[in-house]
Amino acid sequence: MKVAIIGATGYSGAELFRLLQAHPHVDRCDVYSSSQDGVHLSESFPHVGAVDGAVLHKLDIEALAKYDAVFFATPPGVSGEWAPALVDRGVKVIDLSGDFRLKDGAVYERWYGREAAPAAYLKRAVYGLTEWNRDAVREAELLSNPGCYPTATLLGLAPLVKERLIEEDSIIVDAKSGVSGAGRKAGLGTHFSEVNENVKIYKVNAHQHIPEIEQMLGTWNGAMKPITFSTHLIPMTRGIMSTIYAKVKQPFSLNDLIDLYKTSYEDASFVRIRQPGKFPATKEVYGSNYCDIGLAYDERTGRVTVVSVIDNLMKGAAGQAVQNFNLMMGWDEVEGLCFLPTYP
Ligand SMILES: NC(=O)C1=CN([C@@H]2O[C@H](COP(=O)(O)OP(=O)(O)OC[C@H]3O[C@@H](n4cnc5c(N)ncnc54)[C@H](OP(=O)(O)O)[C@@H]3O)[C@@H](O)[C@H]2O)C=CC1
Ligand SMILES: CC(=O)N[C@@H](CCC(=O)OP(=O)(O)O)C(=O)O
Repeated sequence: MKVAIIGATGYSGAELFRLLQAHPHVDRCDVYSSSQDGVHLSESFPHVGAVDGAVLHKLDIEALAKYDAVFFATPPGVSGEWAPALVDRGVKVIDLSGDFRLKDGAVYERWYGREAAPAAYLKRAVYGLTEWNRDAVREAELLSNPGCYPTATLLGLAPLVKERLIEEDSIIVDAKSGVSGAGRKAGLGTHFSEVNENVKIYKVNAHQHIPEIEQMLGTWNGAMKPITFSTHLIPMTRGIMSTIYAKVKQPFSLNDLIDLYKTSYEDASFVRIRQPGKFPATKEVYGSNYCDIGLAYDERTGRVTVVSVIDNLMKGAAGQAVQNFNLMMGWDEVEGLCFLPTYP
C-alpha cells in the first residue's frame, strides 16, 4: 500500500505522517508540499527524525496518480483543484479540508468566500463522520473528512437529534479550541503574547463550520432549524471542547439519556460516554482518536447539556482520516489507532 500526504509540512499533515508511519498496512508514505522540493521533512519537523523516504516533492499529477491513496492536508482551494483528476484516475482521495464537505457549491462560496469544487465531485464526496456513515465510507472514492468542531459537535448531538428528543430550534453550541486548530503558519492572532492568558471569541455567527453542522443535522431530522454556534481560542496547544445546550421535548431521566448514548455508540471503538455526574476534559483525549462525551439534564430548565471533547489534530483531523482510510481499504477501522491518550 503506497500513500501520499499533500501538506505534510503542516500540523495535520505531520500528524498523518506519524500515524501512517506506524500503520500495519502502509508500506510507503511519501510527502508533498507546494513550497519545498527535495528537502527532508525533518527540516520542517525535526521530531520525525531521519526517516527513510521522507523527502518532500512538489505536486505533480502524474506522480500522484500512482498512489493507492492520497491525503490532502491543505488549506481550502487545493483539493478542490487537484482531487477530481486523481479520483478520475482511480486514486482514493481523503481530504481533510472543507472543500468537499458542503453539498451545495453556493453555500461553500458564501461561507468560505472562494470558488467551490465542481458540483459533480461535491455530489460524489462522502462525508466521513465515521460512526454515523460507515457504509458509505466503505464505498467512498472521494472522502471528505469532517471539520474539527463539527466532529465534536455532531458526535455529541447525534443521538438526541436522531431520536427527535430536542426542540429543533433550541441548539446552542459553545466551542473552544487549542491553537494548533489554526494551523502552523504564523499569524498575528496566534502569537504567544496574543493567546497566552487570554480567551478570544472569533467568527461569531460567521464560522464556516455552521453550515457543515446544519447540513448533517438536517439529514438526521429534516425539521432542524439553524443553530447558534460560537468558537473560542484558548491558551492550549491541542484539544476541542464543544459544550452543547438544547431544550428537550419531554422530560426524561439522566440515566435514560446516558443509556441512549451508550447504546448509540456501543459499536464505536472511539466514543466513550461518561457516567452520571462525570464530564470529560480535553487532556483526557490528548494525542488519541477518542471522542469523550459527558451529559447532564436540568429539570428546572428542561435543558440538556452535552460536553464533547476531542483532540483536534486526531479525531478532528488525522485520526479520523485514518479511521476512514481503513474502512475505504476494507480493514478494521481501528487499525493503527489503538492507543490511549498521553497524560498529563
Ligand atoms: N489544524 C486542525 O486542527 C485541523 C485542520 N483541518 C483542515 O486541514 C487542512 C490543513 O490544516 P493544518 O494542518 O492546520 O494547516 P497548516 O497551515 O499547518 O498546513 C497546511 C499545509 O498545506 C500546504 N499548502 C499550503 N498551500 C498549498 C498549496 N497551494 N498546495 C499544496 N499544499 C499547500 C502547506 O505547506 P507548503 O506551504 O509547504 O505547501 C502545509 O503543509 C486545512 O484545510 C484545515 O482547515 C481540519 C481539521 C482540524
Ligand atoms: C482555532 C482555529 O482557528 N480553528 C480553525 C479550524 C480549522 C478547520 O478545521 O477548518 P476547515 O473547515 O477549513 O477544515 C477555525 O476555527 O477556522
